[in-house]
Amino acid sequence: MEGHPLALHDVMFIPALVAQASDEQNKKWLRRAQRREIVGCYAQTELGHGSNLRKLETTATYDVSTQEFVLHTPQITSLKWWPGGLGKSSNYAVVVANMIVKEKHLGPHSFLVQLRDEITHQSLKGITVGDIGPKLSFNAIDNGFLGFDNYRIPRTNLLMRHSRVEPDGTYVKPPHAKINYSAMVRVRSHMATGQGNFLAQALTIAVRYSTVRRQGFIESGEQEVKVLDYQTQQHRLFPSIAKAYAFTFAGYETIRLYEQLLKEVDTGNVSLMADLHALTSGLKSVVTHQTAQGIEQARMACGGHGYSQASYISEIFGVAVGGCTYEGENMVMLLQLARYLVKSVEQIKAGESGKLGPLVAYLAVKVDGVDLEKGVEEYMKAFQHVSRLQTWKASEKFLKLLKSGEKREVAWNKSSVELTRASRLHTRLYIAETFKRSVQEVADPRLKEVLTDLLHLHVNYELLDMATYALEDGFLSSSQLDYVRDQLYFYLAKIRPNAVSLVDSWEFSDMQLRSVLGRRDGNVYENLVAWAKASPLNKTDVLPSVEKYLKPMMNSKL
Ligand SMILES: CCCCCCCCCCC/C=C/C(=O)SCCNC(=O)CCNC(=O)[C@H](O)C(C)(C)COP(=O)(O)OP(=O)(O)OC[C@H]1O[C@@H](n2cnc3c(N)ncnc32)[C@H](O)[C@@H]1OP(=O)(O)O
Ligand SMILES: Cc1cc2nc3c(=O)[nH]c(=O)nc-3n(C[C@H](O)[C@H](O)[C@H](O)COP(=O)(O)OP(=O)(O)OC[C@H]3O[C@@H](n4cnc5c(N)ncnc54)[C@H](O)[C@@H]3O)c2cc1C
Repeated sequence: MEGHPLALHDVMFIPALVAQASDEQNKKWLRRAQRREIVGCYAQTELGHGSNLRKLETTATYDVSTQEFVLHTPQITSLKWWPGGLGKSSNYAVVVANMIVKEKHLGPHSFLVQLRDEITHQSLKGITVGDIGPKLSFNAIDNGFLGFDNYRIPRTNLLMRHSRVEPDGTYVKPPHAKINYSAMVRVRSHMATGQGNFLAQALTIAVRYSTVRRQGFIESGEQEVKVLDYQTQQHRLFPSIAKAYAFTFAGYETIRLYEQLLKEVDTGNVSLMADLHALTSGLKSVVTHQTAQGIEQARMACGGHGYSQASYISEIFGVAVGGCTYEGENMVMLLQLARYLVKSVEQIKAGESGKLGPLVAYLAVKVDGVDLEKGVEEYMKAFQHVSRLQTWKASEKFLKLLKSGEKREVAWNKSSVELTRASRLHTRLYIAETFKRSVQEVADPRLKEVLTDLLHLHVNYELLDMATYALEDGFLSSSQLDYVRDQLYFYLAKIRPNAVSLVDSWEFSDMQLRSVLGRRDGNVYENLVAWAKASPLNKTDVLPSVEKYLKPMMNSKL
């Protein structure tokens, strides 16, 4: 859970080579990387810049006389800072640097760079490398720093699948300006399933424990109840169970799209890039935020024992919440999706709705009202309505500011909170729709029934959560919201008998969960006592600190 020093080798180094190195380059590097003869990482973020890639300070200047690139970090803020596996484990890195050829700044490009000797593992001359120190979590990973002092690499170490520098310094442009960002888009497209998995682990622990823990009464005189029977406990946990499934389904779709994109890009077709970038930017942001919230609620749902490391939920939280920051800070990525939404509104205003992609076509279609009692399709229309409403409002705000003479960037900044709200609503619509489509495709009727219950729970929970938007323009009435509330409580109760099976179906082993509270056999109390007894503080009855500090204090007459 706390990560693996070689994780980034598989998650970003190899994928960056696959997507960005030419076939010829990969003949040399890829097999060696796959066999782990060389170990690599993805070194992009710097001490001074992570979000704004265009301002990366590490330079790669082409020296035509030697046909080499000279890598340099001109000042302290140019040091690479954060890359996982960089500090101690990797001997190579894909380094993202601003490329300068014939004094022309050509923007961020990726280079394969050797950092350490392949035999001794010592850092090479011209390289300064090390670990950045302890973090909130992920402490088994050596996130590192890296500096270059006019460090030379061959021209052919520029990853040249999509763009090239010829020996004489001629630059051949890529088919899309952002094609070098593909390693990030890949991880973002995998994050919904990854985060769904973190959420599922925390929920498995909390739901199992909630059937062991008995406390208080619903009706007096009986045995104390399992805390999972409280409606508040169900409300805390079950919507997140639905989300863990929903995120996984959405993630499967974005992974498929990324794989399709890779194939299309290889044939020179880059038309999917903008759509996938917008989609994964929003999805990554919404899913990481909601996952962190869901895990934290799972911890609190375990009461005092949730706060103990024996629950293991705090560790899961620490790892999962990193996703709000890495692969693009969430606000920054929501604003990337917002650019796409605003452009779509502009297209509609220009009478070009026909050109809209399938995920934003709804922005052009007005719906007057819904009959929620007819079922899930009507909820989808309601989600479309609130997303459309907010997207238009935020876009109009921005466009009005522009028209009033504000500079584009200033108008954008003044509209940005509203724009991020639009991005979230659009993404939540996408998650609900993929959830609905995935459940429709399930063949096994019994499985379909229980997943349909979760889907109903999800859409009612979500609609209630965005009720302000739906009430704002009178799209939903308060009696419709009462119906949504009733449905929500109905599905909480309906899901209760299946709750344990739903989390067990994820099939996490006790070894994976490492949680005393979430044990499959339910023997929580005996094992909590054994766990506590094993604490290092309990190795001796009397600690040395008694002689050293306590006794002098207690014997003091002052
Ligand atoms: C596989 C298993 C996964 C499990 C994971 C577990 C392990 C986790 C380990 C953690 C690893 C972490 C690694 C990292 O964090 S690596 C570093 C990540 N860094 C970032 O994500 C940086 C974020 N910033 C950016 O991506 C860019 O700077 C940003 C996109 C925000 C802006 O880029 P830029 O300034 O160049 O672009 P503009 O804003 O000016 O936009 C110009 C247009 O380009 C479009 N655009 C931008 N990016 C893309 C893209 N990738 N694809 C397509 N199009 C793109 C943008 O939308 C603009 O278009 P319009 O002008 O039409 O609006
Ligand atoms: C666990 C972990 C692993 C990582 N692994 C890697 C790795 O392997 N390789 C790698 O290269 N990097 C890695 N990173 C770095 C990571 O990608 C960056 O930290 C991340 O992209 C955020 O960038 P930043 O740190 O510059 O944040 P900043 O941009 O400094 O964010 C600070 C605040 O400014 C706001 N902000 C910034 N720009 C804007 C804007 N344009 N509009 C509105 N608000 C804005 C943000 O929303 C945020 O609130 C890792 C980070 C973590 C935490």
